[in-house]
Amino acid sequence: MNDQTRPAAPVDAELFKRPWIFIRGVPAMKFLPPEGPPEIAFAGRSNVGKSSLINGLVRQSGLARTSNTPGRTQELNYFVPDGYSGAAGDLPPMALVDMPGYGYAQAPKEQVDAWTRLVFDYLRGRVTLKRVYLLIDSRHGIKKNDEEVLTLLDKAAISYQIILTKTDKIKAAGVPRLIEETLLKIKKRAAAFPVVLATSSEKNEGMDELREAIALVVNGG
Ligand SMILES: Nc1nc2c(ncn2[C@@H]2O[C@H](COP(=O)(O)OP(=O)(O)OP(=O)(O)O)[C@@H](O)[C@H]2O)c(=O)[nH]1
Ligand SMILES: [Mg+2]
Repeated sequence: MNDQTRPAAPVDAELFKRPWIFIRGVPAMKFLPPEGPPEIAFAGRSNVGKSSLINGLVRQSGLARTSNTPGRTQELNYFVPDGYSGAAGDLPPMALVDMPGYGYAQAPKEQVDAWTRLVFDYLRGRVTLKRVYLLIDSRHGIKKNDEEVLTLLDKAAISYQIILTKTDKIKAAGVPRLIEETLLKIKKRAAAFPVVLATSSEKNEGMDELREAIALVVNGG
């Protein structure tokens, strides 16, 4: 360890109380930062609530841009805790990666193809990607294009966990049943972490469980 090197902050739920910053938007694989800190990515259909969930996690409502209109996030957006120069020896302890959504048919085909390629290439090929959170809208459940992403992750042996979003939009009594149904659907999938998280960014629910789950993954648990 030289003078410029300091140990990274431990990754625990406290890390999410610190300010987080946007460091880079990646429109294509060649613009990815060098592989360094562990990355946790948020994937899912357009409008499922990926960017809102990241804001909820770090308690900063305007950090990741959100929108009512699907197709808001168009690059792989990197967020890290503030206070690290990014130089060797002073890297942040982890990064959160907000991804463009898939399955948005209204955008021009070329754009949709480019996003889809970027999402799939990143998921398949990123060595420092430690876990993918695959977001599923509580009202819609797992769709065909979600299944394709799950299959890709199983084949690439990338650990993933399902997060149900927008639970405030369904009856509270329906949530446990939806969790059970979702668990049944992923039971035979090799890379699926066998716990389904239920969240509402709107009502700030499920965030502590998610923070703890992320800390465990980053710490190698
Ligand atoms: N009711 C409710 N609405 C939510 C929740 N999370 C997100 N939304 C709304 O859903 C819409 C889409 O949210 P985003 O976070 O932009 O979704 P996204 O998955 O990042 O979308 P793209 O970047 O377009 O793929 C916005 O209008 C949000 O306010 C939630 O927990 N409850
Ligand atoms: Mg988004």
